[in-house]
Amino acid sequence: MDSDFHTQSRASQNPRSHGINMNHLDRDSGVLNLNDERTCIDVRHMNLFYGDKQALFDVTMKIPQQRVTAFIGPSGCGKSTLLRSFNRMNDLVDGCRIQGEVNLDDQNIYAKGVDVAELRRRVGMVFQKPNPFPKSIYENVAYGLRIQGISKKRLLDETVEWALRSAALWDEVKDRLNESALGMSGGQQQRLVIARSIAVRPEVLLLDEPASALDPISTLKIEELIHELKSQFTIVIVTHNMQQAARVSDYTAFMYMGKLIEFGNTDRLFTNPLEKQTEDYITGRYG
Ligand SMILES: Nc1ncnc2c1ncn2[C@@H]1O[C@H](COP(=O)(O)OP(=O)(O)OP(=O)(O)O)[C@@H](O)[C@H]1O
Repeated sequence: MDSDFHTQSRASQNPRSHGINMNHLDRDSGVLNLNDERTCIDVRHMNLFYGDKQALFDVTMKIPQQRVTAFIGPSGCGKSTLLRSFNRMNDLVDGCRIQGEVNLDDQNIYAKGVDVAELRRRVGMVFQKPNPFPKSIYENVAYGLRIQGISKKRLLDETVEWALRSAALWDEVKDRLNESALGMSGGQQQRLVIARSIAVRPEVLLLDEPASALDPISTLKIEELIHELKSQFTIVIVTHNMQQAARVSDYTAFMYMGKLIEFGNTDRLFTNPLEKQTEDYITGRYG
């Protein structure tokens, strides 16, 4: 287990931690400031509608590069909708309409002519329930590379190994790469799905409740993995679990009824929320 989990809880030192254990995996995160960050995704005045129903209201935010950003808020507040708008997954929903801009490296991903398949390579996504393909462990990870037309065995082998190592899975599976991924445990399957996502070297990884279907040990492994991966990728995670947001994220966005209420340094948001609605949520008054 990571030794950071054994350090004395900042919750016990800080009377304003609202019962949230502020034992962050990265102790430097407390000094981070959004204004000093390079922007990866720049969301400008985004409204999103499912048919007549508006699900997001005038969301403006800058997701920082190579950091972990968590979206928290009560059920139905729009966390997944906002996350899915970052790689146009909502395009798959009939009647979904978007106003405003989502810029990835200064290019509006909703502009005409954007190659959505390429966008989804650049912005990978992992869902709540692990969804490995009914193929071997190796072929799961190689899948996106083969779609890109890569067939050189050496390059495939190297990339599969790199992705599995990056997903902290290599040692567990290196002797059974040709076995079915469906025989793995749930936690291993979720790390495999993460390996599959990073094999195509995206810039951003979107994680929608990635650990909520997993046991506590597997959850811990995913959280440690998120911490490792942020040196290479920008990570955005939706979580129902405030302790998890406090542990893994550098920045937290609190949403309520389709609006972004507050966005800032995770330690600051949990210890000293600026908005009453944020405070009510993190102190368990609703949600
Ligand atoms: N495909 C859809 N069609 C119509 N309405 C939808 C669709 N998906 C989500 N919504 C609605 O949009 C709003 C935001 O939903 P969303 O799933 O983004 O919230 P959430 O904060 O992620 O919720 P949860 O924590 O329960 O997953 C909700 O009112 C939901 O009912």
